[in-house]
Order: sequence, then C-alpha cells, then structure tokens
Amino acid sequence: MATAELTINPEDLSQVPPSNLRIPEPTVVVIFGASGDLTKRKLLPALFHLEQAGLLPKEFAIVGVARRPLGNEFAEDMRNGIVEFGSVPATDAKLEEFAKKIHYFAMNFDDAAAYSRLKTELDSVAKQHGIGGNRLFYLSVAPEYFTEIISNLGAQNMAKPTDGSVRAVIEKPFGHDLESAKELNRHVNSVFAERQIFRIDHYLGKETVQNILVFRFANGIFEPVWNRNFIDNVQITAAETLGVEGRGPFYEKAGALRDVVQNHVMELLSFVAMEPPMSFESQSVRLEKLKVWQSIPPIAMENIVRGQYGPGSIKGEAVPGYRQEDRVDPNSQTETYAALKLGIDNWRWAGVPFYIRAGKRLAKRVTEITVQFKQPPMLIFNRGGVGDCGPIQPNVITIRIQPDEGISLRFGAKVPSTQSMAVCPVTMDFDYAKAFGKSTANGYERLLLDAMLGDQTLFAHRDGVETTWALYTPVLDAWANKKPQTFPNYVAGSWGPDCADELLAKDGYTWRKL
Ligand SMILES: NC(=O)C1=CN([C@@H]2O[C@H](COP(=O)(O)OP(=O)(O)OC[C@H]3O[C@@H](n4cnc5c(N)ncnc54)[C@H](OP(=O)(O)O)[C@@H]3O)[C@@H](O)[C@H]2O)C=CC1
Ligand SMILES: O=C1O[C@H](COP(=O)(O)O)[C@@H](O)[C@H](O)[C@H]1O
Repeated sequence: MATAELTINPEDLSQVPPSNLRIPEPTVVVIFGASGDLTKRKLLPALFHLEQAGLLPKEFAIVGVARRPLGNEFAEDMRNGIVEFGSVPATDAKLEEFAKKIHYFAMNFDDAAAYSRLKTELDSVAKQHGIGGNRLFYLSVAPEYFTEIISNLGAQNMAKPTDGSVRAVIEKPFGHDLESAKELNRHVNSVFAERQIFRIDHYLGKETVQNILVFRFANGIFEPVWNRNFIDNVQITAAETLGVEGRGPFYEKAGALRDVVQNHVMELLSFVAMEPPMSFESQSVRLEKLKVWQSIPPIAMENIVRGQYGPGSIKGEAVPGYRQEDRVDPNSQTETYAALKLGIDNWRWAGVPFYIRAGKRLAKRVTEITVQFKQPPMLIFNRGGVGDCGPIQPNVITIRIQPDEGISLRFGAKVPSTQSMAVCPVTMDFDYAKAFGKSTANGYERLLLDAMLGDQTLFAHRDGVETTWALYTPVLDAWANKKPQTFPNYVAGSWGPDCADELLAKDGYTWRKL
C-alpha cells in the first residue's frame, strides 16, 4: 500500500467522551454466541469485574443469544462461569444483583425472521432496566456468521441509532486473507459506519501491551535510544504450551500465521516500532500503527519458516502430535509454528531486523519482546580475572507481556574484585505483580468498557487489518502451493523446528533462551 492515510470520513471519528470518569451510558449488551467458550470464560467475568469496580452504569443489561433453548439456565451458567473464571467468590453480594441483569434469547443466526423478535425482546429488556436505545452487539461467533448477523441487524434497522448509540464488536479472525478481509470490511461497512465498529484483538486489552506505549512515551530516557542508531535487533516471541484445545476444525483452516502472527504479533510490533502519536486518541494511534505496517517490505520466502508439532511431552505429560488431535487431518499441512524476519523501511528502523516466532506446544508459555542494543564502540577494561563472565553481553530490554509480566534491563556490572575489572551481565527488573499487585483482569474489561464508551483507540481499523493481510497473503499463497515436506518437524515441548534456528544463524544470531 502506498499511502499512510486512514480512510476516514468525518462521520467516522469516534465520539470519545471528554470526561475521565469512563462510565458508559445505560446500555444493553447483546452477545451473539452466548453459550460459547469465550462468553463464559472471558466476556461475562470481564463484565462482572467492571460492575465490581463501579464502572458500569446502574441501568445495564446483558442479552445472550445462541441456538440452544437455555432460558433461565443461562444466567445460572454465567454466574458459575464468573465464579470459576473470574476468581470471584460465589458469595459475592454483587453477583446476585448482576445475575438479574442477564437475559437469554434463543434463535438460529440463519433465521431472518427471528431478528425482529430479537429486536422486540431487546426493547422489552431495555424498558425493564430503564435503558434507552444504546446497544452494543458483540459477535462472539464463528466467522462464517459475521455477514449473516450483520445483514440481518441492518435489515431490521437495528444497526442505526434512533435514540442512542449502536456499536458492534467483532471477534477475530477478520478474514482469512486480503481478499476476504476486504470483502468482510465492505460488508460490515455497508451496514455499520466505521465509527460503530470495534474489531477486537484481545492483546490490546492486556495491561502489559498498553504499557509498551507508556514505557516509551511517558518516560524521557528510552525514546532517544529507540532507533536504528542504538538498537541492533528486536525479537518477538509468542510461545504457547497449549495445543489446539478441541478447536481442530478452526485451526486446520487457520494455522499459526493467521491465528496469531497476522494480528496479535503485528499489534505488538506496531507498539514497539511506531512513532509517538500526537495524542492517545484513536485516529492518532491507529495512524501511527498503520504507518509502521505500511513500511514493512514484502517478506522474502527465505525469511520465513513454518513448523508443525509431533508427539512429545509438556510438563512431563505425554501429548499427541498435531495430526493426532481431534478432528485434524492425519496428513495435515497446517503450520502450528511460524518464524520470520522482517524489516521496517523508515528512518527510525532501516536496517534493524525484527525476528518473530509464534507457535503452539512449545517448551514454555511466554510472550515477550526483546530489544537488543548495539555494543559499545570499544572496551577500555582489561577483561578476565576473578568472576569474569566472558564476552560482553549486549544491553537488552525485555518486555515481558505474559505470564510473568514486567520489564527488565540487562547491563554489564563490575564484579567485586580488588585486582580486576571483570564484567558480568546483571538485570534491573520491574515486576508488575510486585509493583501493583496481581490482577484478575483478563484484558476484555478494558476493551468492553472502551467499546461501550465509543473509544476505538485499542481496536483494529479496517485499513490496518487489510495492510497486515497484504503482507502475509503472498506467504500464505506460496505455502499453500508448496506443501511442507518435513511435517511434523518439531517435538511437542521443544522450542520449535531447526529451520527457525537456522533463520537466525544466517544473520549470526540465536533466539533468546526463555
Ligand atoms: N474461545 C476463545 O478463547 C477465543 C475465541 N475467539 C473468537 O470468538 C468467537 C467465538 O468463539 P468461541 O466462544 O470459542 O466459540 P464456541 O464454538 O465455543 O461458541 C459458538 C457459539 O455460537 C453459537 N452458534 C453457533 N452456530 C449458531 C447458529 N447457527 N445459531 C445460533 N447460535 C449459534 C453457539 O450456540 P449453541 O451452543 O447454542 O450452538 C455458541 O454459543 C470466534 O470467532 C473465535 O474465533 C477469539 C479469541 C479467543
Ligand atoms: O486469539 C488467539 O489467542 C490465543 C492466545 O491468547 P493468549 O492471551 O493466551 O496469549 C491462542 O491460543 C488462540 O489460538 C488464538 O485464537
């Protein structure tokens, strides 16, 4: 893409309330896919945490929509989910009150006639709770239902606000390649204006991800060295120990590049690499992210590798290979691991390699970013002697996204000795939990609240989505045309395939040991 402009209509500008109070207007939150895993494990616990923190309006209701005839069972099930996944004591007094705000409406998403009944139901729930016309539609559904639901909301005049705001939150994946993403965006935009659309990437809800911007732009000492003059290379790792967890059919069509790299990892990369935005407001932040992605040249095929796990063990437990997982093709060619090198051709980053790796069934669950600095131009100390640690290690800033959230800086220190100037690497460490206490938030709190407030800063814009797809679609096409010969090529519980190590070895680097 040649331009670095967001396609913004004046009417697309999100209406962010000027106040810092951040309490949304009375709203009915409508969750499509309400009996699903995401609703129970993440969305309802997050909404309850917001209620506990006094961040929801008094007039508030949730309407879950799914196929099964659940009735009152739904509120009970959600209540149990909040206790289990939200670390909430079953005796919490607010839980009882909150459960009264949870409703359920059974329908099939394919049933066009059911949407007018849904509309009537929403109006009735709104009236019961003293809510006007504000609606937040959350599409927590498989992607094949996105267009169906959106068309029907449009057809029933449910997408245009009459006396309030109407917004739609869409879960990933936003398409499976550039063309499908464009098509989806065209369709969504034919019903909802861009300012009504909240494409969620739950990584942006993580405190540690938002903290990348605070680390860079609320401190004076890092930004002057945050560029090609001082930084040698950047590594981003998104490693999971989990396999596909019963999501075989979904993952077969996705793979690591689509599932995690094109979205979550690219969001991390944009926060590390972007220029300081004019302000922390949606158009400024999203524009700077877009400029980063637009500055990435096409990825050369020799700079990207893929892998698939075979049987192995995780934490001492034997686990099956990917091809043996439930509802996975025994000859599957889907990658469960990807590693690549990319560049960012702008004044700040030209010549600095960014190495990315992401995969399932790896040795450890860890997402982190390491920024490695250049070595000092010369060394004035006589090395060796008591306690010397060998070759000088470069300075590294490590941003630990999860699970051990924090930031550390590695630098060389003098080893105490009266005779020598021996140097060893030491670290200064910031630990999120120690500094601020352990949080029970799952990231969706912030995003749900922002969506209700109409603040799009931490949501994906259509131009950003299409730009990242433009980058990865040629790779996906090339991979589809050239079957991998060596799958499975890494053992579950290892650090991935040898080809990923070779990718860095070509440049004289190794992956950081985690
Ligand atoms: N789970 C997770 O951790 C994450 C999920 N996501 C995304 O969130 C979305 C939802 O995921 P998840 O909750 O795991 O999905 P699930 O498969 O667990 O849930 C799907 C939901 O959709 C409903 N549904 C399916 N077909 C129909 C239909 N024809 N009519 C009415 N209801 C229907 C199901 O209802 P019923 O039970 O009645 O059939 C169920 O409530 C997906 O897009 C996924 O990619 C994104 C990040 C993480
Ligand atoms: O979107 C997804 O993300 C999860 C990883 O999220 P995390 O917050 O646990 O890091 C991944 O497991 C899943 O396959 C993918 O769809």
